[in-house]
Amino acid sequence: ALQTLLQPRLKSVEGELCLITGAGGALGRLFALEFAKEGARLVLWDCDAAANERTGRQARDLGARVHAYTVDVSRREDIYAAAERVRAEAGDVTVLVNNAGVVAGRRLLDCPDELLERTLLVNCHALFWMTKAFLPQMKARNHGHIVTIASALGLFTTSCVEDYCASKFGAVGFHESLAHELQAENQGGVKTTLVCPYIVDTGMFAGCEIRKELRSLIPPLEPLYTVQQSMKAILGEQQMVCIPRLIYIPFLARVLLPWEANLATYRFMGGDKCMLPFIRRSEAKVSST
Ligand SMILES: NC(=O)C1=CN([C@@H]2O[C@H](COP(=O)(O)OP(=O)(O)OC[C@H]3O[C@@H](n4cnc5c(N)ncnc54)[C@H](OP(=O)(O)O)[C@@H]3O)[C@@H](O)[C@H]2O)C=CC1
Ligand SMILES: CC1=C(/C=C/C(C)=C/C=C/C(C)=C/C=O)C(C)(C)CCC1
Repeated sequence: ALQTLLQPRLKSVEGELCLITGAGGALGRLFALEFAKEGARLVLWDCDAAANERTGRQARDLGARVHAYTVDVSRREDIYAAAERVRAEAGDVTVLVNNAGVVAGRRLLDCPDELLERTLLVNCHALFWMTKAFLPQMKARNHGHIVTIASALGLFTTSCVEDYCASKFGAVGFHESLAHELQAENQGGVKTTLVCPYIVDTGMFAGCEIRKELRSLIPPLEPLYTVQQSMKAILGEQQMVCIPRLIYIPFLARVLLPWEANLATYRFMGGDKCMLPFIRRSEAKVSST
């Protein structure tokens, strides 16, 4: 009985039109399948047509109605053009999951400028254009939900991922300002949820690791677990979620403790150089192609 009291009520998304960006990727695919199981109609966007179609087929197998579009969300005009098609072919989007994301994976000083810019375009600027394209219809009905898949690295930082941290701090700032705006305008029917996961075992950050002895304390997250925890937060209409909850500690420490104290903790936990093996791996990939 206590369990049911403590468990927040989860809303139904049956019949809602749910758009997921980066739906061909690891988390995007799992989001699509979870929303399919909940009875939502899906609009899937990805720049990788084949991966997106694969997600579409799996979701259809679960009985979902699916509209798949090949869209590069780093291009504003492509977003607006695809949004027009979605409105004409599928109707008004009521749940928007901004999930597409990239990272340069190179040292700042060795990284081509375009690669750094792309991270900001996909992880941050796209949020403006997606919201401008789909929020008006949500506001008109005072009904909808905008989900931002940010990152723990939108709440605190580490070395060698300047592009990514800048973009995810941007995403967090964007999301919070939008949430305030909807509240200030009494648009309480349009919900917002910010998702901030720690490393997820999807390959995106392959090689990233903290001090060996501590890895079992905070292991990389399973993709399915990450999406299930996110779904609980979304359907529970929670404003924000850190996955795992332990991530609230470095988030709070960042603002509560002096820089030197955080630096000492980073060094002790191997948080200072956790990206180096990841960078080395992705640079090796670049030089072998
Ligand atoms: N993995 C992790 O450790 C963590 C990930 N996150 C965030 O979760 C989200 C999903 O990541 P994850 O599933 O791991 O990564 P994936 O790389 O598996 O998925 C990302 C998807 O987005 C697509 N995508 C990239 N750029 C564009 C673009 N310009 N237009 C359209 N689609 C695009 C990718 O396509 P393509 O493959 O062709 O590039 C890919 O299908 C991201 O926002 C990421 O930042 C947050 C915390 C931790
Ligand atoms: C910095 C730091 C840590 C490591 C964080 C890491 C490794 C985060 C990786 C996040 C990723 C890959 C996010 C992707 O979006 C600890 C040890 C938790 C605590 C001390 C500070």
